[in-house]
This record gives sequence, structure tokens and C-alpha cells, in this order.
Amino acid sequence: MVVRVAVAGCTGYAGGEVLRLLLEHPGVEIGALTAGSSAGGRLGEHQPHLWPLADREIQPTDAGTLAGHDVVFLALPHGTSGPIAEQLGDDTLVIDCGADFRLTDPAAWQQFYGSEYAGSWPYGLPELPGQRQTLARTTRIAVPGCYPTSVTLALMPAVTAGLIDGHDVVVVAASGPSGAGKSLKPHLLGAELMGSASAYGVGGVHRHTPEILQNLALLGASEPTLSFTPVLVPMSRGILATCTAPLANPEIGIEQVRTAYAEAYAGEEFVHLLPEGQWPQTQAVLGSNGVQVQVAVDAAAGRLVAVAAIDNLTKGTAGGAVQCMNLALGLDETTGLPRIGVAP
Ligand SMILES: NC(=O)C1=CN([C@@H]2O[C@H](COP(=O)(O)OP(=O)(O)OC[C@H]3O[C@@H](n4cnc5c(N)ncnc54)[C@H](OP(=O)(O)O)[C@@H]3O)[C@@H](O)[C@H]2O)C=CC1
Ligand SMILES: CC(=O)N[C@@H](CCC(=O)OP(=O)(O)O)C(=O)O
Repeated sequence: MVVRVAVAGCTGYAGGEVLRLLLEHPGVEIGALTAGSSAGGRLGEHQPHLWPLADREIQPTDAGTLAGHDVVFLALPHGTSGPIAEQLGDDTLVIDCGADFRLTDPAAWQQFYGSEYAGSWPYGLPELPGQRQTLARTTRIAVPGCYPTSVTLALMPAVTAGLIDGHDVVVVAASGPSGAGKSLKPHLLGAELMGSASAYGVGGVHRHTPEILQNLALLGASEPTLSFTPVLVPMSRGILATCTAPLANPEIGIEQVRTAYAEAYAGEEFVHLLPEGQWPQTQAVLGSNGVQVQVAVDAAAGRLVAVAAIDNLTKGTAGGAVQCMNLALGLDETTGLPRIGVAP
């Protein structure tokens, strides 16, 4: 089976990463490539690494251009996906890399995004309990945000095993600037970034806060609370999320924690619980769909410490999106997805 796939937002970081993965996918034929102001140009002008597609013309992003494909990836700015998706038939598998359909609570959407609520689609994190069955039966998928992917996978086994109850979760997560997309922003200029790390979205205002809370609640946390601080660091890709939360009781030790994590991730192809003493590194997952996880018990503080590393553009966006496509098409979910990172 070969499916015909269109990519909207092909000139951006997320769309480019979707295409990098699709070019190596055995079950895919690449159809329309669309964008906004770049329409009319050639892909090679924007994505020099995607050389087999260099001469392909970039088309405008509209339903007419995207129609007639089996799968459409939307890698567009927030608020742009909804109106397009509405015009695509239910028989087309539409995978949105943006945030438009991630949140189930309209009030949270309004508070953090400030625009009209578009609705919610099945959430594209296959590792969540029961989610593979949901993804296998849908033609609409909302790919998670990059920080929520890393934080959710860092904490999932602890929540489902009752080792933490989800209150007072504190997350500090470092990300490379590719997470912010390609469009020019003054704080992302090379001179501002190089040799410097800076917190942003501080004080509970980052828009991934409600998405992480939604995931913790879905995993069984009754009234989760979260303090989330993202940090911009000078590496092009990668997220390192350090998450801590009070242990449910003082008897919980590292052996119980490691057993819960090992059991939860035993069958997962992409999530690797590291051997004791090794800690996740972004470089080790670079360009791969892998997730490195490690845990510790800080007995003096009475807290669990869980750390996860992902590539924000791969498992954090495009790799997760392709993994979901595979599931929705009934393919092996690892098809076309690199599992090994890069070193040094
Ligand atoms: N970067 C990341 O790590 C992650 C990104 N995402 C999400 O993926 C989506 C894309 O992000 P990213 O690739 O980083 O962003 P970029 O800014 O790098 O790319 C945006 C893409 O959208 C196109 N575009 C912009 N405005 C319009 C419009 N009005 N109509 C049609 N096309 C338009 C751009 O085309 P043109 O060249 O013509 O301007 C470009 O192809 C966003 O929703 C983002 O939140 C999700 C998780 C992680
Ligand atoms: C470094 C950086 O700026 N990162 C982005 C996160 C990008 C992401 O996950 O995407 P969504 O916008 O689709 O949620 C940010 O903090 O807004």
C-alpha cells in the first residue's frame, strides 16, 4: 500500500522534518507541498537538505490543493489549521502539528491562546494508555506540543502507578530555538542566543501549561497543579525536561520507582529508560524519534525527579506525527522512523 501525502507548511521547521521522515518512508508518495508567502517558489530554496524535492513547486495552502490526498499534514501557525481542516473530507487523514485541536477545555484555550476555540481531536501521543486503539480508528489527529510530549513521558509511569498524585509538579525544560519556528524573532537572533540561556514564558503563562495539566489529569491525577518554566538554550534542536513532584508517601524508594518505569516502558519502541546512573542527553536522541528517560528519588526533599530528552522536531512534532499516521493507516508504528540519535 502506498498512500499519497500532502504537507502544508512545507517551508517551516515542522513541515521540513515531516518531509525528511516521509522521504525515507516506504509506504508514502509525496504529493502537494504548500505554504503561505513562499508559494510559487521551489522547495530547494527553503529546505536545502531535502534535495530529492528541491525542484518541487510550493503551492498555496488551500483546500483545493490539499484535496485528493490520503493524508494531509498541517504544519501551520496556530489558528490556521481549523478553517482548512473543515474543508477536507472525513475520508482524508488529517494530522495537525499545531495546537488548534489539542485542548479539550474551551476556557483553557481562551485563556492561553486568546482566540476562538476550534474543538479537540484525538491526541497524538500513542504511548498514553489506550491511545493506540483510538488513533487506529480516527481520521483526525492533534499532535502534542513538544514540551508536553517530553513532560508527559517523563511523568506518566509515576502517575499511573500512584507514585505521585499530580499536585505540586515542577518542570524546568530547556529547548533549542527551532521550537519557535523559522520566522524571524529578535530574541532568537544568533547574537542573542549564542553562549546564553534564558527563561521565558515564566509564571504559569506558557501555553503548554494547560496541555500538560490535561495529560496529567487524563493519566489519573485528580487535581494536578503545575509550575512550568521553559528555558531557551543555544542548541538548534532538543528538549531536556526536568520534572519533580512530591512522592505519594515517604516509603516509596528508587527500586519501586524504577520497577514502575521499567514495566510501563518495556514494550515501547521509542521510549528508553536509561540504566541507573545515566542521564538523558538531547544529543543522544537528535534526529530520532527516541525518548530517553531517567528517574531518581530525592529522599531529603520527598520528591520524585524524572528527566526526559527528546528532539523537539522529531518525537516532539514530526516523528510523533508520522508515528500516529502509521497507526491510523494500520502500519507498524515504527515504519520510516529513526530510533537512534547522533553522537558526539
Ligand atoms: N518547531 C517545533 O519544534 C514545533 C512546532 N509545532 C507546530 O507546528 C506548526 C509549524 O511550526 P514551525 O514549523 O515551527 O513554524 P515555521 O514558522 O517554521 O513554519 C510555518 C509554516 O507555515 C507556513 N505559513 C505561515 N503562515 C501561513 C498561512 N497564513 N497560510 C499558509 N501557510 C502559512 C509557512 O510558510 P511561508 O514560508 O510561506 O511563510 C511555513 O511553511 C506550528 O503550529 C507549531 O506550533 C509543534 C511542535 C513543535
Ligand atoms: C523554543 C520555543 O519557543 N518553543 C515553543 C514551543 C513549540 C511547540 O511545541 O509547539 P506548539 O507551538 O505547536 O505548541 C514555545 O515555547 O512556544
